[in-house]
Amino acid sequence: MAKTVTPSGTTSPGVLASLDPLLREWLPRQRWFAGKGRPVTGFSLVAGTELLPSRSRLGLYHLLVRAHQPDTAGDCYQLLIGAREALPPRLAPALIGHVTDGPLTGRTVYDALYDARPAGLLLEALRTGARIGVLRCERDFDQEIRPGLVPRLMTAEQSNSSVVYGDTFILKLLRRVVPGVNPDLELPLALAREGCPRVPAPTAWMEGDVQGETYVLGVLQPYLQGATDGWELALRELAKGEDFGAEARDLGRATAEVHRALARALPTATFGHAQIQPLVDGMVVRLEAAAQAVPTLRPYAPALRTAFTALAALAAEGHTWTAQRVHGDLHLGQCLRAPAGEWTLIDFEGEPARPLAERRMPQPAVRDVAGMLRSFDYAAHSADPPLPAWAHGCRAAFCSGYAEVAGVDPRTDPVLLRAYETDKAVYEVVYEARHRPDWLPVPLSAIHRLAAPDLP
Ligand SMILES: Nc1ncnc2c1ncn2[C@@H]1O[C@H](COP(=O)(O)OP(=O)(O)O)[C@@H](O)[C@H]1O
Ligand SMILES: O=P(O)(O)O[C@H]1O[C@H](CO)[C@@H](O[C@H]2O[C@H](CO)[C@@H](O)[C@H](O)[C@H]2O)[C@H](O)[C@H]1O
Repeated sequence: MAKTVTPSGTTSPGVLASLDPLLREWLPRQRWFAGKGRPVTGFSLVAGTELLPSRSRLGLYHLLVRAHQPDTAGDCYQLLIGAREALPPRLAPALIGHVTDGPLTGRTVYDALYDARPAGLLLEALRTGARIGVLRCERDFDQEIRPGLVPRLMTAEQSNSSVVYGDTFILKLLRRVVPGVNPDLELPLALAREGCPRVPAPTAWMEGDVQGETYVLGVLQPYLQGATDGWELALRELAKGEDFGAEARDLGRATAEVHRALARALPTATFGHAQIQPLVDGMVVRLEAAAQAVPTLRPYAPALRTAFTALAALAAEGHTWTAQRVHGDLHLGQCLRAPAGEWTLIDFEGEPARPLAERRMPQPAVRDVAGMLRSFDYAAHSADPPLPAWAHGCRAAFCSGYAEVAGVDPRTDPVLLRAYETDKAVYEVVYEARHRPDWLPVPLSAIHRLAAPDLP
């Protein structure tokens, strides 16, 4: 089914002008669109590549498009646009609209990731290491990619878009893209070089070279068939009233294995007062912004701030910490458990809203531990009634497992742990207020506890 990709060339800005009114409606409705709440006032073409000519039955464009919005520079999005005379019913969910102006007049355009042929062409480009327009595909030739694997777009709630090929590979196409080294490719490649089996090794990847800058656009990796994510698994065990201690302990071990491999593979640093103070300043600024945005947080702010100032005080006394590359956004949903029981960590993008340079900085590894501890708390507090003892058991088991491999128990540094947990809980309050207001009580219950750490 997949055909060899033939380079067609650069797409003219006229194509984007044709799409403009339709994209203004469609783009803000996409789950992965990061600029919700502000109107899109226009687009500019960062790069465009015609993958199949518009004159053919199926026209296909790869576009990097900057969406202009008031008060921002505007984010750049990766789009794969198909153009047909009419859409078959199976592609109805992919519809963008009917073009009435410009070079695509009369055509129906749609998100081509839903379509087997364009998705197949992407795999073929990755398999053959194709270069088409600004697009450059690279691959690990030690891993075999069979041609013609059947694609299916994943329907899970996610920040990007993923296509599974024949239950063998999964391609994550990054949607909001920025130039520079992307940790979602950088860290799995570094871990693969270290021989760390806890992270799927990238099989192939697609980059865009645009005006002297490189954008990571997609990463293909082995698909872990039959794996269940940690969040689903935790909720399932909770519903059955079952203990999750053994799984949490294994997860702690897996996390420490990944941390150890990252510390071997990439530079580490020692953090003293000079590095901790700006980190603490960032936490304080985020707390203040969160208290502005979510009024229920305000009464807790002074007590929460003590978690941060205590860390700064420890640093001022001369305490130092080891910093290294970390996952940066670790929670149960980023952990997949294979049917045989072993855990794998995915999605090393970090918090997408933070600048790339910040996401790539070495940090104390406890940051990831704090993310996981928050996640156990989330699971326990989304049960009805909440089961804090269940979370307590998981948190302890995770830390014990972590200590077995890392040689250091995160609980022996309670000031650092509390600061990172508080920072994460504050982030979650804002996240839930914006995305899932019904969930706000979950991080708020943690805020209540973190603001009064000495209460039982
Ligand atoms: N290697 C893999 N094997 C099986 N499923 C995967 C794999 N990688 C990701 N997934 C599934 O795809 C979902 C989205 O992947 P993720 O990397 O978290 O994307 P996003 O950054 O868009 O959230 C995950 O929650 C998981 O269910
Ligand atoms: O999925 P993303 O990596 O984009 O992360 C965002 O969404 C998460 C929810 O889907 C959110 O995670 C929070 O809720 C989880 C349960 O749904 C819980 O396991 C996490 O611990 C909690 O932080 C995450 O914060 C947000 O960045």
